[in-house]
Amino acid sequence: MALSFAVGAYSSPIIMCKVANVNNNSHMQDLSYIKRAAEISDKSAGFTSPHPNFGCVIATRSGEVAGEGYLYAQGTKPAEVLAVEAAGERCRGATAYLNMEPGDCHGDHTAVSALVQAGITRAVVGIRHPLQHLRGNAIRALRSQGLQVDVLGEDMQSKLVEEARKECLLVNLPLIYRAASRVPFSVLKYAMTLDGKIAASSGHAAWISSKLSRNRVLALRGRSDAIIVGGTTLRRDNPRLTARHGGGHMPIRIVMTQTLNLPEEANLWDLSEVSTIVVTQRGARRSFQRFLASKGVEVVEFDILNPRDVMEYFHDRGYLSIFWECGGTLAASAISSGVIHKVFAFVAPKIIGGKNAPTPVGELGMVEMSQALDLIDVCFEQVGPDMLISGFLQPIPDLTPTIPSEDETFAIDPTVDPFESSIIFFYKTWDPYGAFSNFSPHPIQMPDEDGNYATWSSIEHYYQASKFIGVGDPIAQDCIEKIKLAKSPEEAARMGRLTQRQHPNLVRSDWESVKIDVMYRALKCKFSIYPHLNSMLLSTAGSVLVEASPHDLFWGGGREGEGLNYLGRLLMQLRSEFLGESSSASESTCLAL
Ligand SMILES: NC(=O)C1=CN([C@@H]2O[C@H](COP(=O)(O)OP(=O)(O)OC[C@H]3O[C@@H](n4cnc5c(N)ncnc54)[C@H](OP(=O)(O)O)[C@@H]3O)[C@@H](O)[C@H]2O)C=CC1
Ligand SMILES: Nc1c(N[C@@H]2O[C@H](COP(=O)(O)O)[C@@H](O)[C@H]2O)[nH]c(=O)[nH]c1=O
Repeated sequence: MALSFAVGAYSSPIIMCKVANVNNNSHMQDLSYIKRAAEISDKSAGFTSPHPNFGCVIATRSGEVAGEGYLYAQGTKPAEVLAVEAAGERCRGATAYLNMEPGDCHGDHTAVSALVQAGITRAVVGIRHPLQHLRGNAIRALRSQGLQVDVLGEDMQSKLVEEARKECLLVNLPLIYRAASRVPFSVLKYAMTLDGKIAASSGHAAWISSKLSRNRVLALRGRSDAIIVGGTTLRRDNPRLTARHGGGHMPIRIVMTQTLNLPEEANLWDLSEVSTIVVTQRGARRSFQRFLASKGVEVVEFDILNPRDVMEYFHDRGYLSIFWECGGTLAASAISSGVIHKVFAFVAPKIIGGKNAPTPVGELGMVEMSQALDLIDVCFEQVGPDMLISGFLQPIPDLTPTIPSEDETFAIDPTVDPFESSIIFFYKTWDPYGAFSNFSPHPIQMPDEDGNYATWSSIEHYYQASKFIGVGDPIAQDCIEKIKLAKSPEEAARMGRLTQRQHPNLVRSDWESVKIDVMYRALKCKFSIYPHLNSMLLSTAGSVLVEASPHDLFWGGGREGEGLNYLGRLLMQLRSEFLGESSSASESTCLAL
């Protein structure tokens, strides 16, 4: 489950606030130094394995730069420590500018301690840490040590602030997309002729783009963890897929092949500079798998080879960013699976023609122009004779934990600060907060239409049966009884959903308008009659609660934060009511939801 994303993070109206009382010069200085921190944070890109980019600029009270530092590689000295060392005594009373909230890689808050001990009195932070477990920790720690901490977009807002914030987002895009989508940040790159071909009809493609463009590609490769091609590109081009010549970081090479029908002689089997991983269909050409293993090439089998499963696999292996240099067949499959975030298209002023010449993206199943995917934040750049067009296929995720939205959060539960809160996910009953699930084995007692109380084995039993309560049909009555006797919440859910689908006429006509209230009352009962559940709920005060169901987009948060999370909302509302933080108005809010 990912966090919630507000689409069009940059299109919302900019509110001017809190800057009015700040001297304009110092405000402009803040923005210029935060941009500098973002700029230097990117300095190691292409030289070390990709990692979060951290930069720190320390400026004295009079506005002079006293020291700078950037993280060279993971496991090396934090940017803040380097900047403090460079600034020395001039840190006293100075301001530290950080493009991103520090993480805590060493487990001892090295970056925070360095700033505090050096005597820094103020920090300006570009963006909070995108990773949920680190988010907000360093900012809280700095504030608790008495530093003033201003976060762009939270404590400082203006159009210029938003521009500076975007620069901070851009230098850490891979980490941000990865945190939000649970797959590595993926860039699809191709070179095509002016008539839209990535090779001649014969398959020959060397070269479409100019030397200058291809050098740019080498640098782009160096910013990635891995480069992917499909089986046909390997068979046709026999590529090397190495990055910048003469040093620098080398990305791993990945070949995606269903058939494993690949040649024994291939540049990618030469592992002298960097290794290659072949991902394939389970059971494909076992003898060739043995051959690859003898060469040192790793083979990973998938039950069903598709770009999403492959990307989730590489996410779990820790990959941050992937560069796709495949042909149109695999590119179409990757775009359809929703794993491509950004596109780099080099367009060469050449025409090759050819009815069957390959094109950059194969079949997407679209039939009307209205279905075309629009790129976001498009950039045009001339590279030698070619034009480089780049843009995003998915908006930059807004990692503010706003489930529900930032504005709604306070209304639902005043204990939750949308910027400071952590998110507690629950789903399966064996999860740490599994008792919040409607499938948890906690019977409830609910009144029927005549006010007589009946016991239901779980909230799920009661909720599913409620769909058919009050309907005059005896089959509906029978269905209620069967759901009530269901041996497990799963069975109750299955029966309720199936009957609703097959016999929609048996569902009470006002179900859509009452279902939230039905759930609210059931939850209120559950969390009132079990003291330990009540304590567990209250112990989460200040956190956003999200039901991590990847399928249920109404009660759950969805796979990528696209769900409405009504179960989480109701639990937060109840928590707030139990804590006495909201008046009886909350109950009417619930009824009105
Ligand atoms: N100008 C440019 O930028 C580029 C040009 N090219 C050119 O493109 C041509 C090759 O294009 P194309 O055939 O599209 O090559 P691809 O790189 O897209 O390879 C397609 C192959 O990828 C493998 N594959 C594995 N999983 C999947 C999946 N889920 N969906 C789709 N394919 C999968 C299959 O390999 P298998 O058959 O082994 O099972 C499939 O046949 C060549 O002429 C090459 O020169 C290629 C890359 C860039
Ligand atoms: N033809 C073509 C590209 N093709 C891509 O480059 C790969 C070859 O990489 P290498 O062996 O490392 O030089 C090839 O397999 C394909 O993925 N790229 C471009 O920038 N411009 C071009 O005109």
